Amino acid sequence: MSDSTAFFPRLCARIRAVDSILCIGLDPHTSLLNKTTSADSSSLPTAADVEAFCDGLIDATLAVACCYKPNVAFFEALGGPGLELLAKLIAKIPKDIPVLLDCKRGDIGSTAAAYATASYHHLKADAVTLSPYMGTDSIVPFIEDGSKAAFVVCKSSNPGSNDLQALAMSDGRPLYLHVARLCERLGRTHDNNVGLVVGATDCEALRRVRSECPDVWILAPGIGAQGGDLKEALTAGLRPDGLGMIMPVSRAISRAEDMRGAAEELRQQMNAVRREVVHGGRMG
Ligand SMILES: O=C(O)c1cc(=O)[nH]c(=O)n1[C@@H]1O[C@H](COP(=O)(O)O)[C@@H](O)[C@H]1O
Repeated sequence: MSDSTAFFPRLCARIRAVDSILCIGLDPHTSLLNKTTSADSSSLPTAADVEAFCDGLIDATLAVACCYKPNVAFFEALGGPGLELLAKLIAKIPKDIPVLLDCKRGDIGSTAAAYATASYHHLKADAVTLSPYMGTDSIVPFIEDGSKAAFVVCKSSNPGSNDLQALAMSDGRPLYLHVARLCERLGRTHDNNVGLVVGATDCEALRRVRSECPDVWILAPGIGAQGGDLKEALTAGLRPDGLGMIMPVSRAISRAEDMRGAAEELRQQMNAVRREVVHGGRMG
């Protein structure tokens, strides 16, 4: 797989082009739509309301987005028209900006193959988020095409993540580190196209995953509405080259009066930490 078509080299090219590791979450919450449309809080949004909101968000963030991450839930909530709209929005995003479909799929291989067709063939996403619970054969259909990639949930950002993901295995290490190792190995036997989701709300997990998997790409949600500490999380999870991590932010941008300004400020905050990590030689 050449660097011009493989997912992570393309993501890297975009990060360098806009000097940004900020991933823009496209999560059209109903409460946000009331800000931009005539819908009142009691009525369900229409696909047109959602499209207007997403168009505005994309327009405001185009210059700083290293990628877009639409969460399929908010589109499925609209029924059939929602999926059509999602495909339409993805088609509007310029080709040099990767689209990561947040769908957290996880099912037996043959069913996973159908999900992969839906994500890549119909929606034309470049990458997906997956749940690891059903093991490697539930992941493989999403990474057989080396131009695509999967970010597998390793340590999620929500409080309930400790219920299972932090359980100690027989070697005393938490389950999420085993997930990290499994995914790293899987990536190596494919096109290095497996990344991990590690929440920015758990910096200890970020540190441990980075130390276990020095090269892996990490998607680290949890900044803004979920209260993660941007500086601490990036310091824990970035590679020494200031890459290897992207931070998706949704509500902290989409709720802002000035979405463009909020996104630019986040980009700058992230870059300040990246510069410290690179110049400070945190990891050598
Ligand atoms: O896979 C994800 O992106 C994800 C994983 C995770 O552990 N936590 C998490 O919040 N997310 C998603 O990231 C987004 C976070 O949104 P904000 O909290 O508004 O920035 C939502 O779409 C979540 O579904």
